[in-house]
Amino acid sequence: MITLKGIKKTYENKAGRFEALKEVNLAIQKGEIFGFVGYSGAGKSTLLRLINGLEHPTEGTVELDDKVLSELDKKAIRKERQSIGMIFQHFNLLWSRTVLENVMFPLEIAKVSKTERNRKANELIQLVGLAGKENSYPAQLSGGEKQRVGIARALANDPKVLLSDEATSALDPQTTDEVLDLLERINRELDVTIILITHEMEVVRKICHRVAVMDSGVIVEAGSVLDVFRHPEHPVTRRFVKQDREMDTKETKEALKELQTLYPDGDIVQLLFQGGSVNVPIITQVSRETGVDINIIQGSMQSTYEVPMGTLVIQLLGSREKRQRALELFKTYPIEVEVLGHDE
Ligand SMILES: Nc1ncnc2c1ncn2[C@@H]1O[C@H](COP(=O)(O)OP(=O)(O)OP(=O)(O)O)[C@@H](O)[C@H]1O
Repeated sequence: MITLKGIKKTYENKAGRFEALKEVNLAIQKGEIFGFVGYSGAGKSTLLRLINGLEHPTEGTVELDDKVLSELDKKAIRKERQSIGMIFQHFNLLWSRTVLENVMFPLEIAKVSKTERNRKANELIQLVGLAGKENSYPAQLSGGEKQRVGIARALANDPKVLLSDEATSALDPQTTDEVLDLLERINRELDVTIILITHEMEVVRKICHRVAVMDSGVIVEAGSVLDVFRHPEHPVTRRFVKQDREMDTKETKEALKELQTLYPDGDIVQLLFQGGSVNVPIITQVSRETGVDINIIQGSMQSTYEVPMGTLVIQLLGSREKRQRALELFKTYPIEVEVLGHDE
């Protein structure tokens, strides 16, 4: 549905030339929730501006369905841009207009009749869960509510694609989850393709189907969210995944050090479970069959679009031989096993 072919974007100003995008090739399918993740300056916003036709690539093409955006005249681009909705980190609402008037605004621009504008805007306000707030002003709303207005407004022209530029970055964790749930429902029920850019891997894990990791103007890794989380290859991806698993937090490191002092003869092992493997009583089976004692240090569950993922950090206690057998036995189950520390 959206094809990026050989995209390069170079900015030139007094300070010189800057290659914001170096070579981007990608195809995003209709109905997908596709995430771009990367640190500040990676080129995510630049890419989004090319996809919505605000800017054109220096080289390469952006195709929306079968149309090459940069080959269209201004009028045709305006028309295409109506099929792309956009939501922003700081909502970009009109502060002197009510919720209803904000949602009606793109319909006014599209010269839709007043009756139809009213009908459509009210329908969208219902959809995003803001019924009763039609006459409120943005300043009277919470961050989550403001973003819901942004989403309703972005959907006013029945877009095929919704672009989200860090739309949850200014929200607290619970409100983030609520907005992500809403985006997922919009994708499912209205069949809107969603492209989101974020620096939060958690957002990608929760709702995206596929992800591209960006660094210094290139895509360094792309694939299904589950694959990328299971086998992050590039160092930048590893950093994002690790951040999300909270395995490099100070507390965990301190806890590991403390446990290694307390149980100098033990192995500290991290198990990563996915989907069905969570149903098997693996810990009990391994302990019973090998005679090792198992301490559970830390456990967490994370949801993804496909299946839940669980992380368990355990300590194996017993003779070296028994622990070795236990590790081998763990590896026969459909889980990932990583030894984080041992007594040698
Ligand atoms: N109009 C411009 N002129 C010159 N340089 C630009 C311009 N727009 C972006 N850049 C540069 O291109 C690089 C990529 O910027 P971009 O905003 O796409 O990154 P990003 O991944 O979205 O990061 P952030 O989350 O901080 O916005 C940055 O180094 C930025 O300074």
